Amino acid sequence: MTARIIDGKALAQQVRARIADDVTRLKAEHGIQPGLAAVLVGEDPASKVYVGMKHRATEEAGMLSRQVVLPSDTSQADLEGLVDDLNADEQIDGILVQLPLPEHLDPQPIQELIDPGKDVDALNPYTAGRLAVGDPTFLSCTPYGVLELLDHAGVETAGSHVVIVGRSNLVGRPLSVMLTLKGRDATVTLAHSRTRDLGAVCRTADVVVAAVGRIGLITPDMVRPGAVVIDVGTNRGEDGKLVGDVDFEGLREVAGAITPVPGGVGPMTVTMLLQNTLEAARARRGLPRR
Ligand SMILES: Nc1nc(=O)c2c([nH]1)NC[C@@H]1CN(c3ccc(C(=O)N[C@@H](CCC(=O)O)C(=O)O)cc3)C=[N+]21
Repeated sequence: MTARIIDGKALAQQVRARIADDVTRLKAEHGIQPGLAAVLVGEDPASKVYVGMKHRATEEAGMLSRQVVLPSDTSQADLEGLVDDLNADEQIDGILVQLPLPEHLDPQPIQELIDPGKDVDALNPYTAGRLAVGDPTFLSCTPYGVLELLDHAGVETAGSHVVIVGRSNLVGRPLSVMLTLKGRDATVTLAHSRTRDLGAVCRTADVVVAAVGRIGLITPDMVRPGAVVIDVGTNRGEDGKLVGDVDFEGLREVAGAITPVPGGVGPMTVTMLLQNTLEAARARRGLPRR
């Protein structure tokens, strides 16, 4: 078996072109330009790259992009003050505080402070709760991108068994909820570092999603031949290259379809951030979300 490669870069281009069209129409018909504020605290090089990519993509979609870069010794009160200002700023529809924050800052109160109407990163507990009760506002960008990739690849999740490895608030946990909603109808196993015999659990899956952040976590013996493998990992190898959580070369011979890293989930994460910002701009003005 040679796996079909699910091309996230191509899908991202397609979806971003549609978003740019929607933005053009929103401007022409309603005089609205959606605006995204991305907040970066400190000098983490990977975070700088990500925020830079988000900035470029936002501008390319015709949206307003505001980048706020704060020194690494910024206080909790100053960061919360900035979020207050962005909440009140009429030009800003979406607010994203890039993670991880420096050690001395607590992300939880900051995420709770973000206006739920502008919570395009979907990390406010209100937003997470709305998803959990089956009435989502914003979907977290990475899991939202995974859903789009599965749809694009023609993977039917209804009735199938999806094993998600990794229980983070950013990816694993919200994805597990999304896949069990009506309409998705998957049976989900949320595996994590304390899961006994991860290989045996993964082998029961129709779809394996790896979202841990460990190189080589998913090996060919852990995947049933023909299963779909989604690699959410973004790790830096010793050579500085971006690598996922999945043994891609090994799994190519086993999986039915697989996402590469780079060029898989990553480009869709940024794309769904744009989608959420567009939805926020519409919803904040009482327009139907799409
Ligand atoms: N508040 C917050 N929200 C996030 O959504 C968030 C975050 N913090 N912190 C870090 C993670 C990571 N993340 C990625 C986004 C795009 C790519 C991406 O586009 N990757 C490209 C290549 C990038 C490269 O070459 O370095 C690809 O996979 O093809 C990857 C990873 C968002 N995150």
